[in-house]
Amino acid sequence: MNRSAPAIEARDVRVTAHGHTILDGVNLSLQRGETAVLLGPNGCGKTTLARVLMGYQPVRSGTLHVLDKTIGATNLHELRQHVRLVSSTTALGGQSGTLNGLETRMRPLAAVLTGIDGSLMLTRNLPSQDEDRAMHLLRVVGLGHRETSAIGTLSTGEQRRLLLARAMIRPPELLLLDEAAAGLDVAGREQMLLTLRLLMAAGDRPTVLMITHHVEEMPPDTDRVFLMNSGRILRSGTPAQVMTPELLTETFGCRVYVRKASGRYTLEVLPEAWLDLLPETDRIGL
Ligand SMILES: Nc1ncnc2c1ncn2[C@@H]1O[C@H](COP(=O)(O)OP(=O)(O)OP(=O)(O)O)[C@@H](O)[C@H]1O
Repeated sequence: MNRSAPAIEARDVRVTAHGHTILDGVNLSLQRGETAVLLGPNGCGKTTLARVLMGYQPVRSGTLHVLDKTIGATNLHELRQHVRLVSSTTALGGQSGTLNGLETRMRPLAAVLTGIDGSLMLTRNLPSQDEDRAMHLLRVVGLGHRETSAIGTLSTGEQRRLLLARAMIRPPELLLLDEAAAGLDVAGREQMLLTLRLLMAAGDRPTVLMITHHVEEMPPDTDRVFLMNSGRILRSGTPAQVMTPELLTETFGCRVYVRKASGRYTLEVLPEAWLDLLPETDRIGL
């Protein structure tokens, strides 16, 4: 693999499903080693982009390179050894009773070990060093004490941290986090972000693309932000370049102020934005 090539290079990527255009000419370039955030409103195509990057959904036109391999013309099984996706979708692929496809009766240690082959079940005996590393990671993500619990009994926050440990058992070159903090309360979100930082600090740091619609989830060390809207990348740049009220108002289609404190961003919705969202005939009394 050419390590100087970008981790992701998308040129005019179009994706359609059932006659609908979902990605409408996505252009995106993410350099290796960067931590990037893809921000955009519900339904703008973020999850579709993550699925396309994993090769789960086909590209209709344009070119997409992931770790210097061309999606649509590469061995996906081989590529997925180097790319991991952690998703907030409990049952990926629609199976009930699964956690990102993992059987919910599985124990945490086994679940983390499946990350070695990126499989859904443990299909071979693994050396004791792998078990030691899996145990270590479980402790790092705060689950050392839940060794004997079925993963389906873990709380949402614990499950998300378990999936992070699974993704990092063989540190990938590219880590995709799709709404990884969705459904978590404020402490759960912070614990998840802290866990991510701890895992990153441990060396073998992957390129990270964090997908979210909450600016509060942006880590303070974010190198690049991609603003997405209606199936396209509206703007990309450093947080200082793109985290402006004008660009975020355009991205989310709602008038906002941007605040920054301790390296973290929050959005404040202006009261007039509520009126903007209502048809004039429904504004009586407001
Ligand atoms: N298989 C499909 N067939 C038709 N439309 C689809 C299909 N998959 C996704 N869409 C539509 O494409 C759009 C983008 O969906 P996607 O899930 O990628 O958005 P998103 O930005 O991840 O949204 P959210 O933040 O709500 O998860 C949505 O309008 C969705 O309804």
